[in-house]
Amino acid sequence: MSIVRPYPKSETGWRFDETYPNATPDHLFNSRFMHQLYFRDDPAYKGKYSVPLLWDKKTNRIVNNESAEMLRWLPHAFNSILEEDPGDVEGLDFYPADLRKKIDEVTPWLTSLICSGVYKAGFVRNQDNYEKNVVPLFAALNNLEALVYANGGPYILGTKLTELDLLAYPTIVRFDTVYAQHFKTNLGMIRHDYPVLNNWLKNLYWNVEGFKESTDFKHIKENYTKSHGDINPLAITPLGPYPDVEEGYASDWSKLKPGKVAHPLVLEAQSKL
Ligand SMILES: N[C@@H](CCC(=O)N[C@@H](CS)C(=O)NCC(=O)O)C(=O)O
Repeated sequence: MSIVRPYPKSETGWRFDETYPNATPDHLFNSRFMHQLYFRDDPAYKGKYSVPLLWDKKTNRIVNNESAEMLRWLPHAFNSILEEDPGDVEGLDFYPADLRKKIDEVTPWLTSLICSGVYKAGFVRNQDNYEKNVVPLFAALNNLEALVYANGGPYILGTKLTELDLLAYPTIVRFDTVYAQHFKTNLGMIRHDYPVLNNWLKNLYWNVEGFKESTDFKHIKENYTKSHGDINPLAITPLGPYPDVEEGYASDWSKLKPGKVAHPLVLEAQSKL
């Protein structure tokens, strides 16, 4: 895996620079910029130079650059060449048959109101659009808090880690450290207003292999605060809040009380979701 550095981006986009902590060179072609990989695949490429990008070393082509598709497809992509019965590959079924209906119900509002919702509120150019977008974000967070509580944890749908946890994690783990100040999504914070989501987050980050290891707060914070000149012209990265993710996971979920942001506009929006 090759890891870009989080800033600067400008119009040339992501770059490789192994002098930046925990960034790497492009291990395949030693490209300086991510866009070189897009043009290597298709010299007439006109789209975004986004990450993640999955590259096929045999055909020398891009396989996919859409994270939601990779999430659905990669866990089973190599079943045909596995020696074990694919049904026995433990822990890699994030879209299990018994939860598909529920996952399909939650995914649209989770992605549009929460995962994209922070960007919709954060990249606006005026007060009205900010308010139009920040309110439904918190209405949906109130609903997510209630959903995790109703299912009893430790994951969104209960005892199985599913696509929903993997979709929600990058947004929730960045919420307090970046979005609440940088995108002004500060009607509430996960750690102060959503005890159930905070406990869900603590569990993933501290107890579930792969989450903490793939989360780098220096990359996360500097990507936003040092590459959006119009939002943060001096590029000063706030030190807080501290710690990035709180410790002290409560394994007894029955002792938790769900929280919410009770701003009247949020409650009104929540009643219409
Ligand atoms: N649909 C894509 C969107 C990916 C995307 O927009 N990635 C952002 C980073 S999270 C990006 O690379 N943006 C281009 C940039 O910031 O230069 C996916 O979810 O995989």
